[in-house]
Amino acid sequence: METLLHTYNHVPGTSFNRIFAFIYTCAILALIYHHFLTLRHSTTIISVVTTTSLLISDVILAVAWATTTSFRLRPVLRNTYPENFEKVINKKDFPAMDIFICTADPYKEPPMNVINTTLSLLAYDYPPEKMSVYVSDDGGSELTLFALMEAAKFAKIWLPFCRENNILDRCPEVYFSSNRHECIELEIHEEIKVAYKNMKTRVENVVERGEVCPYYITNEPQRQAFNKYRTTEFSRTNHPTIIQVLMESAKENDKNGQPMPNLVYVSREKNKNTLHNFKAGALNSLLRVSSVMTNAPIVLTQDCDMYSNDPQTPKRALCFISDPLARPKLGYVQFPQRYHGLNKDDIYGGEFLRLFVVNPVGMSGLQGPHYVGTGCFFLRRAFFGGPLLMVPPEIQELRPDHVVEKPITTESIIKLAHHMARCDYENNTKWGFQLGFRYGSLVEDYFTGYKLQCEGWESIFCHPSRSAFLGDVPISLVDAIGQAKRWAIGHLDVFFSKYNPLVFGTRRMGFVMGLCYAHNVFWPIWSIPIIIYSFLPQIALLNGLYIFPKVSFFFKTLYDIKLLYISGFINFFWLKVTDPWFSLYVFLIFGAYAKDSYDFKLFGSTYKRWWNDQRMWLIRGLSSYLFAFVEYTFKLLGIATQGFNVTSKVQDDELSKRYDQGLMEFGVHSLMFVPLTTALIINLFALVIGIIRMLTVWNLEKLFVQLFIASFGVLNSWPIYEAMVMRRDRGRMPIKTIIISLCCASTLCGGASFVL
Ligand SMILES: O=c1ccn([C@@H]2O[C@H](COP(=O)(O)OP(=O)(O)O[C@H]3O[C@H](CO)[C@@H](O)[C@H](O)[C@H]3O)[C@@H](O)[C@H]2O)c(=O)[nH]1
Ligand SMILES: [Mn+2]
Repeated sequence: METLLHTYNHVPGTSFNRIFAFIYTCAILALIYHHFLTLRHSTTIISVVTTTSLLISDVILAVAWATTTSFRLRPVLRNTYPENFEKVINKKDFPAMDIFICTADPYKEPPMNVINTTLSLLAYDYPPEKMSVYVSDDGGSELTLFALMEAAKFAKIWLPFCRENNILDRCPEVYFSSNRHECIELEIHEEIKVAYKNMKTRVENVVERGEVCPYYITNEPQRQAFNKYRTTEFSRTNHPTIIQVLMESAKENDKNGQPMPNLVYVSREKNKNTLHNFKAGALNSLLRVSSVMTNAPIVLTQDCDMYSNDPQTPKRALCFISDPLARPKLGYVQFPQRYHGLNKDDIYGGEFLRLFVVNPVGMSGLQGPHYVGTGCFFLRRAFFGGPLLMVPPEIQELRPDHVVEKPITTESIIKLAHHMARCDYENNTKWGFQLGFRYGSLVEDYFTGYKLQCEGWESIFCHPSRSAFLGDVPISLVDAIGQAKRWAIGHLDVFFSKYNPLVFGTRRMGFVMGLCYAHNVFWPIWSIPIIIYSFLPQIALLNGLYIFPKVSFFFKTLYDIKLLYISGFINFFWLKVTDPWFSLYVFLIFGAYAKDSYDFKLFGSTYKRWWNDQRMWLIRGLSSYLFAFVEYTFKLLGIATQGFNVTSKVQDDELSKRYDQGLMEFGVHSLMFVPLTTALIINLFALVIGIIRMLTVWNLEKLFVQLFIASFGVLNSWPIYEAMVMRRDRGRMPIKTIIISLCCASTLCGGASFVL
């Protein structure tokens, strides 16, 4: 549906995608048939085992491919026209908006970053009296509270400054470190810059000391607030609820007499014996606290590491939300996660272009994209049951249609808000299951979006050319694969639950949407084919075992065509071409890679980034996904439980420098590096032995595919070989990792030569 506020267009090449999908499906079926044929004719146990392994791998890869293809069947791009918004909707009818920001650890998520995000959102180009920003502090830290108090003071000059000068970069740190301020009066610019610098010094000072020194506490209410953190039993995992209203719209104005938005700090109650459900738990607390305080119909969720990069964003979201024709059952509008500070070729594939852009665009033509945890405008109503049947909350004040009439600092409201953030509040309620953000998976974002869509809510993906939000990326390999491991564990939670998208999702949302959601939960399963293809062909090659079809060169086929006239079609097809299955392999491998790289290019990325991305896919298969499996099994057995390990956002200068140079960072030993390094050693070894064998025996025909896989492995891992042997900087691979991996590689090869 197109209106004054938004339009859409189909992504070019969709018809080609569909034809290609059909041909590729036939090719996959032929391959599976081939494996079955080989299996039937297998005479030795070894051959049965290798063929079965290849069969399992290829079936999993086929499912992965099918789920990827589901995003290519009806991709849609949408445009918004926020400049028309005020023409269509009267300013006084703009809906109120509650903005949630989550932070969890002042040492991994520096308070200075948190307040930069907060300020960028407070400065939205939206009526301030309609906005309330709630910051959830799961770290329970006075450092974060102090930073936010400072931000509240600074906001009073920052907001009018942005408005008057029509600033685009409303995240102060970004604004002051860029040089896009030519047309701003120098004196005013300098004045604000000094205020920002002073604030930064104070906040960083306090963080460095680890406490707010008395010197910075200037009045009694502040003293009382900080005293709450200073009881003997207070710790981040054990403390009462702390709620501080830092700015109250009804009472505070900026220097021009414009009202300020509300700013509320919330640190929910924590208790060592209660489950807190990580971020989903924090967001549910905020949902309830905000319900009793402001209860805005629109809720934006935001991670503290993602600042706003475009002040028009709320209006863009409202272009859809305020238009009843856009989607009748609209539950949320999702903006993509985009990042600042990626190195040129994005060595860790941190952009996650497929996850955050290509796939949501693909779901746009269906019921809409998944929720990615940040940059998402929800209709509050979506958290209270499906569009047709509301699930009522326990008390009247939590209903999405409840109107708050009292100011947020009224005693009764504050008291109720404290009650809402208690850690036992959710006992015997439907929170986390039928109400609010959903529990049960470490990827609460994916799971919540999925459950909402299963209930019948639809969503919209809004991808403007200027990114709406920009976030931090992990800049070391261990952080990157650690993050992917957490996600993979979360996906396994869903895979092995009764909500598996292939079963539950396809029934609730239709086959293609179910497949789209299944794509993510298959991530960890991909480790199976990746591991098999990283070790099996190479070890087989080392032992002179050839497990793939023989090469059939094209010129040989041409030659055979001449024979066609002599010996007849059947004879040609079955007898003369060396092995037609070889051509099938060529088509499957190159077809998948070519399509994938084309998609990357289509969405504005580069071939180099694509190359790094596919490498990371293989690395994750050998580290994150594999370890996710192991840890998930431990969890099932009750040996250990996984927490939400917050990704570090602290910038180490030396590390950042290496990252900017595009070097892969290993640095300290991690068990997660071992399977990867072992695979690299075996691949290199197989390549060398393969070449020697090729030159001495000259039987390229048989070993070609295995040699190709080993050389692909070696070529792909070049930066890691560099980190192993050639680099001398602190980010090189630790000797310990290399030695352990060498031991593993020799044990594997030795063991195999014994068996084969
Ligand atoms: O107990 C917790 C743990 C985390 N967080 C917050 O959750 C956010 C995301 O954490 P981060 O360490 O940055 O994880 P990422 O892997 O970068 O986050 C991605 O993946 C998460 C799911 O694993 C989603 O929640 C995020 O929105 C998505 O950006 C941050 O704001 C944290 O402060 C909490 O509030 N409480
Ligand atoms: Mn993050």
